[in-house]
Amino acid sequence: MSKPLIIAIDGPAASGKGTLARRLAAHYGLRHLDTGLTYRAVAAELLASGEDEPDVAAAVAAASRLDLAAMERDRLAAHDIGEAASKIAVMGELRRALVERQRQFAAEPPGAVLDGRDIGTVVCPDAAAKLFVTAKPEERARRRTEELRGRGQDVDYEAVLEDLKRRDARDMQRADSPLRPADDAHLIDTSAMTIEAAFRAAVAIIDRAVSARSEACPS
Ligand SMILES: Nc1ncnc2c1ncn2[C@@H]1O[C@H](COP(=O)(O)OP(=O)(O)OP(=O)(O)O)[C@@H](O)[C@H]1O
Ligand SMILES: Nc1ccn([C@@H]2O[C@H](COP(=O)(O)O)[C@@H](O)[C@H]2O)c(=O)n1
Repeated sequence: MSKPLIIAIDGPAASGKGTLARRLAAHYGLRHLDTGLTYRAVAAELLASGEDEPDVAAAVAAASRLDLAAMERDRLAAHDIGEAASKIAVMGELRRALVERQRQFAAEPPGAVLDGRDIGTVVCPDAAAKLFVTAKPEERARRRTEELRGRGQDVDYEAVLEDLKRRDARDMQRADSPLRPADDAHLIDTSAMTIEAAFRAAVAIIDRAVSARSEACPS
């Protein structure tokens, strides 16, 4: 049986990694996991419990109950859930519980595309191809504002920009699994790229990485 094909995609908030990951999964016939939703689902459960201070034990328990197939992207997209997710994402014990679930998902044949903050560095360091997707904060905020307004949310561009910057700083500065490109990741800056152009650039990188890998280790 051939080894599962794993594609790792990381990047800051609203850089377009999820959009790219979904298209790549469809293109290569792989499953897709938005790992941000795993943090959001845990955060949503803690918010619903009404506790003021997030509790590590409660977060780990919520992670162990998590049904990856039942995470609702639309419900979890809410702004306050994203903010709460980035606060609990500093908890090392919670990260270990979620990383375990994410690795199990990735290991199932035929493989998967995972997107998040630490996929290439921590979750799947042996992925066949690693992308680090980024874009200027102003462009990311413009896209996110448009997206949230399209979902009927009344949001202000400046507030969205400030939130993105704050969340990026928290994700880059945390001690455990900070957001950073893996040493062997390929950078894609989508600031001036359409979704289609970003997809084509990613496919070219992945096809090269996969064929270099199969030449190095023929099955
Ligand atoms: N290259 C692009 N050009 C224009 N818009 C884009 C591009 N890529 C993604 N978008 C749009 O930007 C928004 C954010 O994209 P997406 O949700 O894929 O980002 P993300 O990095 O997965 O965000 P998050 O980390 O918050 O989940 C979406 O509305 C998406 O349609
Ligand atoms: N691999 C990951 C994925 C996400 N996070 C944290 O969750 C927050 C929400 O993620 P989105 O991708 O849905 O925006 C994010 O700000 C991170 O703090 C993570 O730590 N690791």
